[in-house]
Amino acid sequence: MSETDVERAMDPIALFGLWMSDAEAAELNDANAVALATATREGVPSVRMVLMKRVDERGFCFYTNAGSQKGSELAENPRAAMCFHWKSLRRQVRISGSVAELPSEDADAYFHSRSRLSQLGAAASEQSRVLASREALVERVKELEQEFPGEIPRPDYWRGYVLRPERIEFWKDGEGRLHDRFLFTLSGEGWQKERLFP
Ligand SMILES: Cc1cc2nc3c(=O)[nH]c(=O)nc-3n(C[C@H](O)[C@H](O)[C@H](O)COP(=O)(O)O)c2cc1C
Repeated sequence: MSETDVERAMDPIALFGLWMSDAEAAELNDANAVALATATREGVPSVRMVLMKRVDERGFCFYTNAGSQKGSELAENPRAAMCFHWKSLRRQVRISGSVAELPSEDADAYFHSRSRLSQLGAAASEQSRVLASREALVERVKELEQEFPGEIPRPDYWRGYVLRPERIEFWKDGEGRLHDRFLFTLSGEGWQKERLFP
C-alpha cells in the first residue's frame, strides 16, 4: 500500500486488511499473531498471543479453550484488547472493544479445517490447568486417537470468539520518532478518525 493510504483511509477494517496483506508478505511467519489482553471482573489484566483467524464485519475472530484463563476472564468480563506488532514493517495496530462468542457452526467449521494432530491436541488439552507430566498429555492424545479413529468431535469448550472493535489505532514508524498515529473511534454515525501525537 502507498504511504498516503493510511492518511486517506476512512474505513479502519479495510485499512487493517491492507496492512495485514503487507504483513503477510513481509513477516517470517504468523503475521496474524496478536497479543490479546483480558482482565478479571476486578480488572486484573493478563495478556498472551493468539492467532487472529479472520476479520469481517463482526470483528476480529480467534479460537481458544473456554476453560482457559482467557476464556474464564472473558466469561466474567467481556472487555478486551488486541495489539498487533509487525516488526519488519515497523507498524502496530491496537484494537479494543468487547468480545462475544462466535456461533458454534463457526467453531465446528474451523475445528474441522485443522489437521488431525491439531484437533487431537485441542481435545487433549485442559488449557491452562496444571498438568502432572508431558507423558500424561501424550498418553491422553494416544487414547483419543484410539477412541476416535474417524472424525474427532469438537470439544464443547473449544470455541470461537470475536472482538467487536470500538477503537482501532494504526501506528506507523516515522523518522526522528515523529511517528504517525490514527485513531478510529466507533460512534453513532460510524467511524470517527483523529490523528494523535506520537
Ligand atoms: C504465536 C502464538 C499463537 C498462539 N495462538 C493461540 C490461539 O490461537 N489460541 C490459543 O488458545 N492459544 C494460542 N497460543 C497460546 C497462548 O499464547 C496461551 O499460551 C494459551 O492460550 C493459554 O493462555 P491463557 O492461560 O491466558 O488462557 C498461541 C501462542 C503463540 C506464541
